[in-house]
Amino acid sequence: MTSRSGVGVFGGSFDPVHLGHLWIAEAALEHLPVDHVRWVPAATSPLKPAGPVASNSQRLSMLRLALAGQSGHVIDTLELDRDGISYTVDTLEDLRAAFPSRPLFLIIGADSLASFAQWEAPERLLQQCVLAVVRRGGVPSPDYSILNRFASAERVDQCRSAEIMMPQIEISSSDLRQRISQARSIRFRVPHPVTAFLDHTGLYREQVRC
Ligand SMILES: Nc1ncnc2c1ncn2[C@@H]1O[C@H](COP(=O)(O)OP(=O)(O)OP(=O)(O)O)[C@@H](O)[C@H]1O
Ligand SMILES: O=C(O)c1ccc[n+]([C@@H]2O[C@H](COP(=O)([O-])O)[C@@H](O)[C@H]2O)c1
Repeated sequence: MTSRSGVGVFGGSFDPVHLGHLWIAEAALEHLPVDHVRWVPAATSPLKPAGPVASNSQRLSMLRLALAGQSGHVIDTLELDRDGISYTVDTLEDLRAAFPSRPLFLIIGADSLASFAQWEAPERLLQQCVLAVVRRGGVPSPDYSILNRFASAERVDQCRSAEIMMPQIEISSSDLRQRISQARSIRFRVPHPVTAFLDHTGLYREQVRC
């Protein structure tokens, strides 16, 4: 196996994609032994049952605009194609079948690690992948002890070693949706082609659910 034999998996609602997401994925590509990061837009994230505001095709269009021509970044529509609630364990089992001998690294924010016990089938999930937790600069190390009941000590150590350091970037999709609905600027928070798409479609202008 080469040192870049793994696959990075980055799931999210991307409602809309923003520069924080791009920084995470690029930091993962730099830090992890992977040759690419697969961006996996969720149909409906299990802990956000109200579903995204933008449609599947709008979120996919924005991701394509954000990542066009960027080597090492691949969009995978398997959760959109499956539709319904996007359980990550199902996605990882599908990716395991597609990449039988390659280590899988699931890239998640530290806030997602904190809610990990509420995820579907955490033991099965940790059999398929190493978690690569994004640690924000200036914030204490994430609490990995939450994983002890779901995985071997060896797997928990692998997760600790895969931690990704990143500067703190205070951008979130919910803040962007709110800004747009209040006609405030989102300039420099999303890639320019995505801003143009948002301007053109009027997406998020009317919505009240931020
Ligand atoms: N600015 C950021 N810094 C670090 N991690 C982030 C940042 N924004 C999003 N993430 C992480 O990226 C993953 C996908 O995020 P998601 O698509 O839900 O965007 P979000 O900005 O968190 O959305 P929302 O504000 O609607 O909850 C999650 O694991 C989330 O923790
Ligand atoms: O599988 C689960 O139970 C599960 C629970 C919460 C979040 N996730 C995944 O984590 C990613 C980020 O989720 P969110 O809610 O922060 O948008 C996204 O790919 C979700 O499908 C998955």
